[in-house]
Amino acid sequence: MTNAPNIILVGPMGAGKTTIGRLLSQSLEREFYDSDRVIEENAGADIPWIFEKEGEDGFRKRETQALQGMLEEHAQTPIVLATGGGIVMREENRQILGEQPLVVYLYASVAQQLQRTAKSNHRPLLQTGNPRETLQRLFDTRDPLYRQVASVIVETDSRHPKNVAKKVLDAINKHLLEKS
Ligand SMILES: Nc1ncnc2c1ncn2[C@@H]1O[C@H](COP(=O)(O)OP(=O)(O)OP(=O)(O)O)[C@@H](O)[C@H]1O
Ligand SMILES: O=C(O)C1=C[C@@H](O)[C@@H](O)[C@H](O)C1
Ligand SMILES: [Mg+2]
Repeated sequence: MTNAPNIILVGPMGAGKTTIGRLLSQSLEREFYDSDRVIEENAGADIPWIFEKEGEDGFRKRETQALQGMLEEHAQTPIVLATGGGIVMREENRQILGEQPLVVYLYASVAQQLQRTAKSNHRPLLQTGNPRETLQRLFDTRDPLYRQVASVIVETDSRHPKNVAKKVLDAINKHLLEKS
């Protein structure tokens, strides 16, 4: 597992990509990156500000740059990378992700996404009158795209983060064994 390739987590807001990514990086002793944080660091501004000033399109351009930059920078040493929920929206990103050997789709139902995102107001796309409807609409569009780029799918509903991280490691091991 130490020599396994980059582990890239995709999935909707509230799937736990950031939370599980951190746990995986600790247990594998690898560096952890989160594309949302890298975008904020590169921009010197937070995500709500970027959405307000540059729109979603401006944010998506930054997301592609961050993804490419991180993969180039860490081409020699495998990392754990949590992505933003909308990374699969751009064809260019799907192509980049499709070329990566280990992309994990953290699946969460809309009900669970809603519960997990309710406490934060840092997700501009959910600052609407009806976040449940928004999450459902995003899910309908994005679920097939996550599946398209993923090599492994792990269900996260009603599971403690530590339990999800263990399931991810088991699923990755199984996938790598099947491929070898
Ligand atoms: N398996 C889990 N069980 C319970 N709570 C969880 C679980 N996974 C994540 N959470 C909680 O849900 C919230 C959202 O998790 P997190 O930020 O990791 O999601 P994310 O997939 O990175 O979302 P985003 O796409 O918006 O970055 C956090 O408060 C986190 O503690
Ligand atoms: O699902 C999305 O489109 C987003 C998810 C977050 O991770 C951030 O990348 C941003 O809030 C947009
Ligand atoms: Mg996150």
